[in-house]
Amino acid sequence: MRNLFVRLLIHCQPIAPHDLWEEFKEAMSADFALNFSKDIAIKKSYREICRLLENEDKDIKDFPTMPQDLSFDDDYDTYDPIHDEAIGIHMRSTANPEQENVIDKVIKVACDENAQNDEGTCFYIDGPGGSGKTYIYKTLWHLLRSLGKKVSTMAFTGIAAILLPEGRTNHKTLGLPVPIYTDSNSSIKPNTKQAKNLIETDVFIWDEAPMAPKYALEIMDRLLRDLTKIEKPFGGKILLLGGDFRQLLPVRKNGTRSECVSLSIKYSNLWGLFKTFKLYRNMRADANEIEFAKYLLDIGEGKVNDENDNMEFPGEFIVETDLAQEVYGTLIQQNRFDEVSNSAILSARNADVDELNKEVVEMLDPSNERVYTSIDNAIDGEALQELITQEYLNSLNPPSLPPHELCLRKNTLLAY
Ligand SMILES: Nc1ncnc2c1ncn2[C@@H]1O[C@H](COP(=O)(O)OP(=O)(O)OP(=O)(O)O)[C@@H](O)[C@H]1O
Repeated sequence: MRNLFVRLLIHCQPIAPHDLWEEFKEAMSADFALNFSKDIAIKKSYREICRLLENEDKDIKDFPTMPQDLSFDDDYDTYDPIHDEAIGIHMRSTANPEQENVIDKVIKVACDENAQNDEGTCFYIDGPGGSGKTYIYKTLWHLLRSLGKKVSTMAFTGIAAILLPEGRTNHKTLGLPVPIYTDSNSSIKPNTKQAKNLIETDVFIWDEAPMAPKYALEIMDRLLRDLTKIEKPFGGKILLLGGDFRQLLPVRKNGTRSECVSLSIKYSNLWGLFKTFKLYRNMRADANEIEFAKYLLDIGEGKVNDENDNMEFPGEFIVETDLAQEVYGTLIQQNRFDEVSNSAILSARNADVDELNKEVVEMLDPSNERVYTSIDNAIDGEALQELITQEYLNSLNPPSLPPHELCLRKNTLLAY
């Protein structure tokens, strides 16, 4: 909802955005309200909206009727150490032994400078999908904050960053340029608010690190050394990277396989500083899915490929009939709507997602169908309106926005 509100602010010029905020601020804070009091949840939600605006080079000051009270800013760092401690301790108590080991090591190093000499300050969690990396980041985030440490969580893509508590992109946190080259530098200047934040941060947590080109890591090292004036790796800050090299590596347009591989953080001179922790258990898999989890891991490690790099799926993985029918048909026919959200179809292409969504909605009762259409027009002058036709705008399907024509029937599941 906050994303939608920000889109409305930026693109729809609402006459009274403050009224919208007042009316929907509780709904927009519902996620924070799970962990914080109503007042703090609303303030955090407001701060988050300011951050989303900043990500798009806008400022809340561009919307003068919205509350401009600076105490909202001061409250950004409002945290409740007792609450953090309770969550952190609970999560730590249910961590598996490998997770416990990482959590304890990072806490020890963050709280004891002598331990930094023994253990170093750079760590990498190597774990396949579902092995509980994010669980570790969240536990550490709560525990470290309860100990008065400042933690910054980040990831190379926005989608990965939103899974982390107060996660931001590496670009935002470190002022990385786009694209990044070997001689690129951060845009963060000394004596700015961003620089101060970095200097004050004790622990950086960086998820999906294998996706980032090694230059990002190198820029971070140079930046933190410059800002802290401490000639130690990353200015002496604790850095916890995590990810899975079996998943996405950095992408270089038209790059050869070896060019892409050599962009990996593993090929950075800094990689030798990182102490690796391995996670093995798939915490996402149910007891009856252990075999499947193992099979997925074997695929990731290339063990299932034949000599030509092809692989054959076991027959039980293949749906020969209609996929949407296979997954949702029986549930919908038997009116088991509360079970529908337990299943999902993943697809690599948005166009296929739209097709599949359409097909599933068409299985539902058509008698109460509603179609919602967007109203699109170019805002910058008449000349532009002629060039950019409404039909063209209607055909665009940008991420984070519903399609131009949204068709809903009763019991349609919506995820935003
Ligand atoms: N120790 C634990 N106790 C209870 N649940 C856990 C534990 N560790 C992980 N989980 C749960 O297992 C699931 C997968 O964990 P998590 O998302 O942390 O894995 P991940 O390694 O970050 O996965 P991915 O690489 O796909 O992002 C989550 O639902 C998480 O809450």
